[in-house]
Amino acid sequence: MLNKNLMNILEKIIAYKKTEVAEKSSLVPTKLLEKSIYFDSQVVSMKKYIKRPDKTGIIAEFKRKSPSKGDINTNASVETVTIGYMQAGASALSILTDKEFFGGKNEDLSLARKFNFCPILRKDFIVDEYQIIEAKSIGADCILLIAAALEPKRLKELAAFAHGLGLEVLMEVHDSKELDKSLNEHLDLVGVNNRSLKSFEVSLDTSFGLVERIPSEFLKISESGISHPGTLYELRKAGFDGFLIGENFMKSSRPHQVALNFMNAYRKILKEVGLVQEK
Ligand SMILES: O=P(O)(O)OC[C@@H](O)[C@@H](O)c1c[nH]c2ccccc12
Repeated sequence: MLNKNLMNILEKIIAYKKTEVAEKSSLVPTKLLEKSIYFDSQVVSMKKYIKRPDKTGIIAEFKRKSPSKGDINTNASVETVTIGYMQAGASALSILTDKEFFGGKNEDLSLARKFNFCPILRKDFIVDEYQIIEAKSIGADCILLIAAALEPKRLKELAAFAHGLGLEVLMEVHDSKELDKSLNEHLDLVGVNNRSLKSFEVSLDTSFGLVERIPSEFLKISESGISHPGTLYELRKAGFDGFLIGENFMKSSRPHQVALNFMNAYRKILKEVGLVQEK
């Protein structure tokens, strides 16, 4: 029984999202969302920031809880943590906006937007154009599309829609089948999730095994389960441009401090091997 529940978590989330979107869109029409001050503002490019030589390539995530880990940090301040992440040398922020399963909210992203000039990824389960308009209206620069949750044709439509609003798109895959069938020209970054959203199992081998299959026009991001600076160096050597890290920082009562120590240790490794990171 337990196993069956775990197997179905992604399906559960997606089913929930569909009802959530139906409810929200009847309460707050897109016309209203389009009135947001963020609707006309310029997107900060995640693609550019990931490649900046004065940054670490880390997309630092603000995550209060998750279905796989339960409560991670329910008291953290968006303002303190996100400013600290960026000062430590992160290239971008990822903000969970799903409330039901991850304890996030749209206001978390808007608050991060208010205090930081950097690319912000809206981390949620997108199944509808409404959520993309909403992402833009709360101040996001980039959206996540999960290959395991969308038919390739639908994923491509949503990616094209996001591009139409000027947003960048990170597509997440977990295996070569998902990757091969879902690649399309409306993606900017391809993320390999080391954690299966179906079984919660985490293995960095997922990243090492898939990196060479990702075409060179997309930036390559390794996601989840990263807890050592040395791993970043290995992933970078293998061809990854960016690294999405959440729990390893958020599980501390001072996530920004852990992030700073982590990034300093990473810069030290780069220096030792002659790859100097500008500060
Ligand atoms: O906390 P971690 O293991 O460092 O992982 C961060 C991020 O990759 C993870 O939160 C994530 C990756 N893909 C997702 C999709 C939805 C929700 C969350 C995620």
